[in-house]
Amino acid sequence: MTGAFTNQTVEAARRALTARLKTAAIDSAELDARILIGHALGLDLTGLIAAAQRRLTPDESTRLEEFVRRRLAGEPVARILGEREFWGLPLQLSSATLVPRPDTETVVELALELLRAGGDLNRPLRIADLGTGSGAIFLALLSELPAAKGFGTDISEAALRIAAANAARAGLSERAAFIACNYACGLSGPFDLIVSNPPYIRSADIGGLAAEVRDHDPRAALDGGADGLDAYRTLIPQAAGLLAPGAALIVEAGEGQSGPIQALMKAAGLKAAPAPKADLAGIPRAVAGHKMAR
Ligand SMILES: C[S@@+](CC[C@H](N)C(=O)[O-])C[C@H]1O[C@@H](n2cnc3c(N)ncnc32)[C@H](O)[C@@H]1O
Repeated sequence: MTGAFTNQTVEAARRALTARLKTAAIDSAELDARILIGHALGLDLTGLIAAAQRRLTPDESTRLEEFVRRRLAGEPVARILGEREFWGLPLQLSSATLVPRPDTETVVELALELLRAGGDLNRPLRIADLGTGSGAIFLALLSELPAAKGFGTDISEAALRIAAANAARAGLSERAAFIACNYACGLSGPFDLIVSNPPYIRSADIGGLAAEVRDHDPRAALDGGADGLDAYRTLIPQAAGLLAPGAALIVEAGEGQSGPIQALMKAAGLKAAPAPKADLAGIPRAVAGHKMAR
């Protein structure tokens, strides 16, 4: 079978594809078209520019048609590619893992700021990431903290297999262990840092999410219970019992959740400080609580 893009130049295929995605009201049509053509041809953006006038083979056209079909059916580009970059690390994804979001880098930024305030980033540190998914936050931190070691936990063994593969790809396996458990339930302290981006969407709101999220991110990565705070109620007291004196728990918060999360931290004996760190949209995104020094 000859695909619709066969014999078109790369440039013409890019324009035709952009138009098809725009017709389907996909906001990021131009970017998506470039990424999908690059993926079908095995070229990065520079390679695509250099190859603008070369013609697509039947195989490339068929591959591209399949990617377009999936995109038009609402599948996010990251899922079609099977990977997403986070903190500069290419992370493999599967149906068991959330696509890591840029907002979550706020948690990494705050963690590094707080650790830097407490001393040299090269010191040996023991860290944990609860609900690690693809390993995004955990591996980003290990990549910045050369003597840190720790644990990524998740309720999903399938997600942990992906996280372990991502650790291997980043050359971080020797410092990363993965445990299937209910947040911190399988861990023993003390830790110098605990981070978590748990599920925090109110159950009743899940049906109204964009189809790309609702139909493609795993439910276990989204559903935070009736008020969205179930996971925090479990993991904050667990983490409070595992932190070293002076160490911090940093969690990602959904919009409007930073106040209730700080209240849960206070109830668990943590001191909420500093003020939550906002993401690029100005939403308080990373919330920290410190274990009081003895
Ligand atoms: C919002 S996703 C975050 C994934 C990753 N940390 C990130 O930031 O991209 C939440 C993760 O928590 C995991 N999870 C859900 N319930 C859990 C539980 N009871 N114990 C441990 N992990 C859980 C999900 O499987 C999912 O991987």
